[in-house]
Amino acid sequence: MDLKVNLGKDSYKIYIKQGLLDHILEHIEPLCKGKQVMIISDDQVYSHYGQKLTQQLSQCYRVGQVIIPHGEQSKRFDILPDIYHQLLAFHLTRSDAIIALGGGVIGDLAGFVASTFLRGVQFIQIPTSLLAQVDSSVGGKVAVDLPEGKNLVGAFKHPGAVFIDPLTLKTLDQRYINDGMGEVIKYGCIFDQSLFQQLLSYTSFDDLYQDIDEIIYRCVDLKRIVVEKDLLDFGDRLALNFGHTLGHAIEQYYHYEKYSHGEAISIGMVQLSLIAEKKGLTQKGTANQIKKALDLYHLPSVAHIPTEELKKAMALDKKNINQKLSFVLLKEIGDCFIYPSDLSFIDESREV
Ligand SMILES: NC(=O)c1ccc[n+]([C@@H]2O[C@H](COP(=O)([O-])OP(=O)(O)OC[C@H]3O[C@@H](n4cnc5c(N)ncnc54)[C@H](O)[C@@H]3O)[C@@H](O)[C@H]2O)c1
Ligand SMILES: O=C(O)C(=O)C[C@@H](O)[C@H](O)[C@H](O)COP(=O)(O)O
Ligand SMILES: [Zn+2]
Repeated sequence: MDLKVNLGKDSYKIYIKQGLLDHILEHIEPLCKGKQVMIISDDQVYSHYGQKLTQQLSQCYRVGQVIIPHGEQSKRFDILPDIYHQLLAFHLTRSDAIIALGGGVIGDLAGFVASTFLRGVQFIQIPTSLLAQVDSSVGGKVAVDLPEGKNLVGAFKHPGAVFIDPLTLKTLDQRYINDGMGEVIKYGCIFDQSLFQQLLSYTSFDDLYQDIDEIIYRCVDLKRIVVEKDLLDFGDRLALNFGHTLGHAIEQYYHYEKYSHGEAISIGMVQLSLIAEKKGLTQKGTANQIKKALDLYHLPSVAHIPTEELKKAMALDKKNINQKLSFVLLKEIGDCFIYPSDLSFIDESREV
């Protein structure tokens, strides 16, 4: 199953196929014409798939590896100099390529490195977590976190291609399957009521796994459509941020240690919908429907943090346009809209 993101000269293909990682060289070789490639990965992912990728690439390229500790703490601004030093020591040039092998942390970090090192080198995404396969590897947003907030330093860097092998999900911890389902549920909430209903029907991971290729395809296709319409995130694309205004602030509040991204936005989607229901902006019962879906995937829907505590981080949200935040709200499941407001919007609740 292939898709193409149509962005003029920045267009790229997304390949989705079980077992793709076993013969990936034949796809990479026509794209990367340089002599060297640098794989950026984390210790956990590299231990599963690093050798397989390195062995294949070594048939055509001089191959290097930058391996960082796994986890969101590695997606931080001050890790960058060490990575740049490793690229320089390897003598990576502008005609070479960086390959991200990992989850969303690696994709965002390696993509930011690829967009800045030598003012930009070619970049390939091989997403290995569910979250990265359904969301983060597509769309070109790359970033690192600051102590003050998520993704505050970033760029748009389009990959040359995205290679999704759903077989890699077999080694992914259940917590991160659930984490990825947070973003899948988001897609159902904002754009696709039938996807949302479908997600309520699975009784186990094996059951879900039967349909995983189709679910990944559906999410990525929904993302492709809004990204093609509004690449730079000032209009339709903002919808993809449903739950993120609160979610990112919750991640930051706990110094990126307590909640994973998918968990934090799950709380954000429910709590924001509760507030919007109270204001008559969202159909009553919607937050409860979202909570039911999240419960099935063991995702949280409340954090018990005073809303006052989250305001500082929320004020730094990138959806701030002309001093108003663009809150993403649902009319009902499957139908979203942008609601510009200042932070007093969340005063409706004392805690989230
Ligand atoms: N750029 C975007 O559009 C976008 C979209 C959504 C999320 N994000 C970002 O993505 C990040 C979260 O991504 P994530 O949830 O993938 O986190 P992650 O990259 O930390 O991966 C989660 C964990 O799973 C492990 N892992 C990944 N693939 C594996 C596999 N196949 N087998 C075994 N272990 C594996 C990793 O080592 C890590 O411990 C956040 O920083 C978030 O802000 C970005
Ligand atoms: O691609 C987008 O646009 C998204 O909003 C997807 C989100 O799931 C993702 O978490 C993104 O990184 C958030 O973007 P940000 O602009 O709020 O940092
Ligand atoms: Zn997200």
